[in-house]
Amino acid sequence: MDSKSVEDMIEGLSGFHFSGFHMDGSKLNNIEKPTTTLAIENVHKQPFIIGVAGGAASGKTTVCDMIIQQLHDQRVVLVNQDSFYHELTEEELATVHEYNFDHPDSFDTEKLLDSMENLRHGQAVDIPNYDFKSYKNSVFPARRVNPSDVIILEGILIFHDPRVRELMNMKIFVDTDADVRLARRIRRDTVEKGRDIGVVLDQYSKFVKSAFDDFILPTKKYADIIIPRGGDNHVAIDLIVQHIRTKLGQHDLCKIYPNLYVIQSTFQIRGMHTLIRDSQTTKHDFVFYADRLIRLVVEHGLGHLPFTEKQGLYILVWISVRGYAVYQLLEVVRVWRMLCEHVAKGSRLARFLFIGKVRTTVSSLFMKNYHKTSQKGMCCYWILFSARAIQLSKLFHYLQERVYRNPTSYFSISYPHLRVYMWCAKASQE
Ligand SMILES: Nc1ncnc2c1ncn2[C@@H]1O[C@H](COP(=O)(O)OP(=O)(O)O)[C@@H](O)[C@H]1O
Ligand SMILES: Nc1ccn([C@@H]2O[C@H](COP(=O)(O)O)[C@@H](O)[C@H]2O)c(=O)n1
Repeated sequence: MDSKSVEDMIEGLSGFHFSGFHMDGSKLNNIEKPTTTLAIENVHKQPFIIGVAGGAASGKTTVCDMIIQQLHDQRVVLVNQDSFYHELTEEELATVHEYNFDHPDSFDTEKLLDSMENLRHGQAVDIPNYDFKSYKNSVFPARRVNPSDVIILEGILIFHDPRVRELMNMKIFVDTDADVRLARRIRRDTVEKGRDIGVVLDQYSKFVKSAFDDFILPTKKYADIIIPRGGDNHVAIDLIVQHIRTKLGQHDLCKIYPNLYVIQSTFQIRGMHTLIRDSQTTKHDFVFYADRLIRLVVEHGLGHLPFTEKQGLYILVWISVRGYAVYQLLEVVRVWRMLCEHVAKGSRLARFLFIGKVRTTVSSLFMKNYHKTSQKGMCCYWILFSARAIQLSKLFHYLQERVYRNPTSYFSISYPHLRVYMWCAKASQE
């Protein structure tokens, strides 16, 4: 086995190589302009928003803390729905034991939406610090929350308003037995909030129990994940964190390109990824598993092709070279090529682009060569790269703007772990 890393090899290359068929450069001017005009520099990273709902004292905060702890290498912020309780009027304060803190109207949802909108657009917000003792949100200074990679929205009724739900990329419901919730609530409200046990029980029977049945439990159906036993459920939390990590890896591109298809990561796919990246894997096994993975991608992609006889298709295959030995990479390229030739049914194929540092070479690369791209038949680009996600998103955008002139018809799919992206696009129509 050749032990030299492909990355080393590519880093050593000056520029790129390509082979394949060429397009008449004079046709370039006829190509239509993209309808999407995000400037590369303005590609804004959208946060991944997670909603965590469940009854009072079900363990929502505990679950959020555990997720945040495990995502220590990401910028994560927690926003509590409690922070958006309405200020009580003097009248309401005078009869506070008659006030229903578990009703959806007790929250200032407009303010919460405003804050989320700002955070989503990269602006810091000041979130009030609610004081459970004085029932006011102006006693303590507000907390400055900066835009982050992940925002966790937590609260009993956080799934109640559809506008808030729509913000969420992932919804979790913490499902804990009513008796456990009540026991925890009694301890918390008497010890931490200094309340009388009689008052706590009265509030529970007057408002909390019925509000759970009427408003909170009905939102459970919106959850993507239901966690029984809250913070005791380490398996569920591990799986959630793993999923968030996977999503974060793809997140930039998915958010920027709504027609980006990501193949769902299954145990089988992850297993195959692990095997083909293991230096101990034999050549025979490598070929076998690489072939299976690539077939999956190609077959998945074919299901999305907007292909008609008169249109050309481009398939762009990104192969992250990190960690591959040369023979492995050549094998991947061989299998991809074979499969694409097979599916393209005789179309002319193959353009190989080797990019060492995407950021520095991409513009000159495409400026120099996109005019050579065919407008008919199928063209297959192979880009072997070592780039971070943000660079990738810029490159995708660049391609959309400068190479694929019809953004409504392109699509791409990716493997979460291997970072193989396939991008197909209608060629410009003539
Ligand atoms: N798994 C658990 N075991 C024991 N106590 C817990 C557990 N999860 C939470 N608690 C306690 O229950 C109370 C409520 O938990 P918390 O996570 O704040 O719930 P929520 O945010 O849903 O109100 C807290 O005092 C917390 O320490
Ligand atoms: N002044 C207040 C405000 C709210 N509550 C109760 O808090 C519960 C929600 O908070 P969790 O952290 O448990 O989700 C809710 O059941 C309200 O009744 C309160 O007691 N006093």
